[in-house]
Amino acid sequence: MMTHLNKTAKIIDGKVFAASIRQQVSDHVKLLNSEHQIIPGLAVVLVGGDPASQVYVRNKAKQTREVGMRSFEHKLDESVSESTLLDLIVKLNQDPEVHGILVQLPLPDHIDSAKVIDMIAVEKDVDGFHVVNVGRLASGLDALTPCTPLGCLLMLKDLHGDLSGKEAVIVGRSNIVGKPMAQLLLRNHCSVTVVHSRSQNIKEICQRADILVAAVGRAEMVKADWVKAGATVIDVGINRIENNNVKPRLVGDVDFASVQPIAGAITPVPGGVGPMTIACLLANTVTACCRIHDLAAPDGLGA
Ligand SMILES: NC(=O)C1=CN([C@@H]2O[C@H](COP(=O)(O)OP(=O)(O)OC[C@H]3O[C@@H](n4cnc5c(N)ncnc54)[C@H](OP(=O)(O)O)[C@@H]3O)[C@@H](O)[C@H]2O)C=CC1
Ligand SMILES: Nc1nc(=O)c2c([nH]1)NC[C@@H]1CN(c3ccc(C(=O)N[C@@H](CCC(=O)O)C(=O)O)cc3)C=[N+]21
Ligand SMILES: [Mg+2]
Repeated sequence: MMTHLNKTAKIIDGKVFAASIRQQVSDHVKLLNSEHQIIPGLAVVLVGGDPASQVYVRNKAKQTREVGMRSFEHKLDESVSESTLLDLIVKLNQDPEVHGILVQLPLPDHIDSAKVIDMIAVEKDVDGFHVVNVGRLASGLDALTPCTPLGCLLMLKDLHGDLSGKEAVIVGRSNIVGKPMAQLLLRNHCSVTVVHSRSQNIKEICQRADILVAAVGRAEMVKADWVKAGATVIDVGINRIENNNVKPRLVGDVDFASVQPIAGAITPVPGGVGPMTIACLLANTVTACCRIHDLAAPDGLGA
């Protein structure tokens, strides 16, 4: 590692970390195949043609195949009826080649996403969004755990080891990121504060954090004077800054340039949390496959 005279935060390399997780997934897939003739399969359902979602779905499918798993992609028209989508979920639930099901969110307004998620078989819910998995996580039981917070937790544990007693502040309370992140940090013995759009004194609350997780969806909202010196900053945000004709620029929810000199460690956007999310999706698919077949799941890839 390089040392600098002027203090600059360590940049956490999510790409390298994600590659090491994919390697572990790939090793376990080989084992399942050679010892049990099982190939884990992941089905991804995309409704509509949102360009960003199409990129994610393509990346997921490619990486799924690269680790030796089967990938099933289902692209449905924006106007698809809720009942057609629910019928597809039932088919995937029954398909023995499918061990993981992910329905890309958000869904169009005419579809009730809670209804769709709750139709997914609990043991195939690799996003960890089904109420049973949410409840199991909150109750401290084995659960399929949402991929983005799981990726954040794995990076934090790699960096810090034991997280006991750390002050964690999460900006954002969505079901996808903020809430499950809070559960995972609580489970790992942090003191957890969650702030959101109705919170007061957000800046002052953030200043207390040893671990600051930003999952807001507001470009560069977290500024240098929100961050305690030496804090670990995890930037979940993916914001596309449109630029006439030119390729859109991706920025996080953290003002990286100004925060980096203050923080002890920080994740970049792109190349931080995003690649970890996909790696954890693959890990969850192997875990789901092992549980469905009553086999030992890989070590060290859970919460
Ligand atoms: N890297 C990755 O793998 C992933 C990245 N993302 C990105 O992370 C970001 C958050 O995603 P997601 O959780 O789904 O977003 P949501 O829009 O579902 O939730 C945003 C949260 O931020 C809160 N919020 C909004 N504005 C403010 C504000 N001004 N001050 C304080 N809190 C505020 C909202 O509060 P309230 O509840 O009161 O509305 C809400 O709780 C997005 O940029 C998304 O693209 C998401 C998933 C995965
Ligand atoms: N059911 C469901 N599960 C999800 O996990 C889910 C979802 N719906 N809807 C959308 C959000 C967003 N999300 C991302 C995944 C990977 C990157 C990612 O790989 N990002 C790259 C950059 C990719 C790019 O260039 O656009 C990076 O940060 O380096 C980003 C965002 C998962 N989500
Ligand atoms: Mg909806």
